[in-house]
Amino acid sequence: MTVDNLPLIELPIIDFGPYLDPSSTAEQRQAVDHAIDKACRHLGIFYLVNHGIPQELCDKMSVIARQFFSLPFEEKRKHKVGGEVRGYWFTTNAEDLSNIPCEGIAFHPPVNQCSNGVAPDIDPASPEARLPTTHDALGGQHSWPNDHFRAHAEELLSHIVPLKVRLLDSISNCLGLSDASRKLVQNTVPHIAFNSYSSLTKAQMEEGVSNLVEHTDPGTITILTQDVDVVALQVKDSDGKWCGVKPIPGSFVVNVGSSLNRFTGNQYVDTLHRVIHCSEKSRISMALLADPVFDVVIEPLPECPFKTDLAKFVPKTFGAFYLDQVPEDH
Ligand SMILES: O=C(O)CCC(=O)C(=O)O
Ligand SMILES: [Fe+2]
Repeated sequence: MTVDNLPLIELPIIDFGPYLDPSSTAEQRQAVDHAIDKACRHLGIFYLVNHGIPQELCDKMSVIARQFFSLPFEEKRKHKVGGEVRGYWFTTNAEDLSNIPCEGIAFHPPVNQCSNGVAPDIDPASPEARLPTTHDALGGQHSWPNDHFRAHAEELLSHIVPLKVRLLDSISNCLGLSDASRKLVQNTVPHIAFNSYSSLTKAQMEEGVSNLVEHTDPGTITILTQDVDVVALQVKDSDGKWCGVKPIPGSFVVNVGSSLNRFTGNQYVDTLHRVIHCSEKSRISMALLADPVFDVVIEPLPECPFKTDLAKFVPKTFGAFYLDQVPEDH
């Protein structure tokens, strides 16, 4: 299917205003929680408006990210940091380095991502050595393109992280979670990722190539902002048909990741999505991914009875789960 005749999906547009307005009532806030819960159970994805993140900050960050991605490949590659899941990356099948279908730069906070905050003793030859656990390899060093980029990304993070906390609180309210379960769901490391997509050629489109192949996000929730002038993100509707997610100016797209799907015993849908971009102008998206810490065991919470066969939920730490989902050559 070409993007020209791609159907568009109608997703719920959830107004988060009552959470920002001190005069809102408990009922108004509960209505927001319920709308989020309903969307998470249906397709696991919704638009969030009135979220309180300054639009100028998102716009500025998008301009700064675009400047970075327009640098020569060799310059960008300087920001590749050791492993595969942080720093600069690009699609490994890119043959023409002047036209990479998808590239990105990602930052994990400079903290250890295990509950005790102490770097585990990892054998460099073990699979776990791929996890970004040691702080000298994390976003605080070497991978920031420049101070300007860093200052804006950190400012954006300082706004989005509280939003993530509020969203996970709303979800926890609806699921009726105990304090212990809430803590587990909230115990996430915010990871900010900037993605850039260039247009696929007609031949690539016909071959069914995607800029970003279909996947679910491994974490709890993802909060995404995308360029407004092009439809490139796609999700499946309830009939399993790929549909475009039309950008709504000023909105975020929020989707459920596989950890939250598991925590909820499959009650919340981890949204399968992909990106197909075919427009002259490169597309930028920015995502805040809320990943559990690596040693948390991802399994259904006591409050969330199984809604599926048990086999799908072999308990695993998030670290093991993450490594299963992220290909070695990502
Ligand atoms: O660029 C997009 O619209 C989606 C990005 C995405 O799926 C991701 O970063 O995991
Ligand atoms: Fe994704």
